[in-house]
Amino acid sequence: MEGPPIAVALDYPSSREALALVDRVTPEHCRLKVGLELFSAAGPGFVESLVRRGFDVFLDLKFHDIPNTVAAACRRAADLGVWMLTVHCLGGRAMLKAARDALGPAGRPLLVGVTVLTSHTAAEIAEIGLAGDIEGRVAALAGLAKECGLDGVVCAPTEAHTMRSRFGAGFLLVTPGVRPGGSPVGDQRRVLTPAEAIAGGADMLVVGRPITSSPNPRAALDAILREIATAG
Ligand SMILES: O=c1ccn([C@@H]2O[C@H](COP(=O)(O)O)[C@@H](O)[C@H]2O)c(=O)[nH]1
Repeated sequence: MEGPPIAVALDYPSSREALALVDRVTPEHCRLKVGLELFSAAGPGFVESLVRRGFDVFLDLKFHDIPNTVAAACRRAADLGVWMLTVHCLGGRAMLKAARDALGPAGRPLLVGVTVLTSHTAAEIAEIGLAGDIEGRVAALAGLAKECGLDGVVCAPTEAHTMRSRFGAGFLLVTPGVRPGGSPVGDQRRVLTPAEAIAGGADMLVVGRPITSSPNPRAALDAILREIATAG
């Protein structure tokens, strides 16, 4: 994938706090991910303002609803000019196909499917009725996403190597659950370091708190970029 291999998760309560970081980075350094918190606080206008600044914006709202609703939401997200967006694979085949059809052939925005959240453990997925081991579930959902024409999936870095072997080059692997050595894991459960994630075959690392909670977010981002420059 061309361009910087990190999307910084702008998980902030307001545009003001997000902009304090955005003002210190450039589109050559990183992509920017807008998720549920910032989108709920700052809205589509803020997303458009990031696009106008030249950033590739990854809109991570994990759409999961009936096919007609998800298709319409994908169209509205595309209208914002975002670079990538997420739907949840658990929405099923009809919903995934509707999302693909709404956006047209693979291209822009890239459409990726969330498989099993990186915060989940085997016990948790069993509790919500997903049978089998996590890697098996991720592989099954990624296979469904591929059949439905999605550009790739979100999975944990711990699964990247297996997904890359199974689905080959060209199927995007986007991995949150990335923690530089010594960083608190927080609520993430299936984690690897940035270098390990890239070596495993991840195309795009999503990194939030290790950067946003740092006293010097720009230095934290630069350190991760240096780490992955030597991996692969
Ligand atoms: O399975 C998933 C899907 C999405 N995310 C999102 O990525 C970031 C990770 O932030 P950290 O602070 O680095 O943990 C966050 O915005 C999540 O909503 C994920 O973690 N896992």
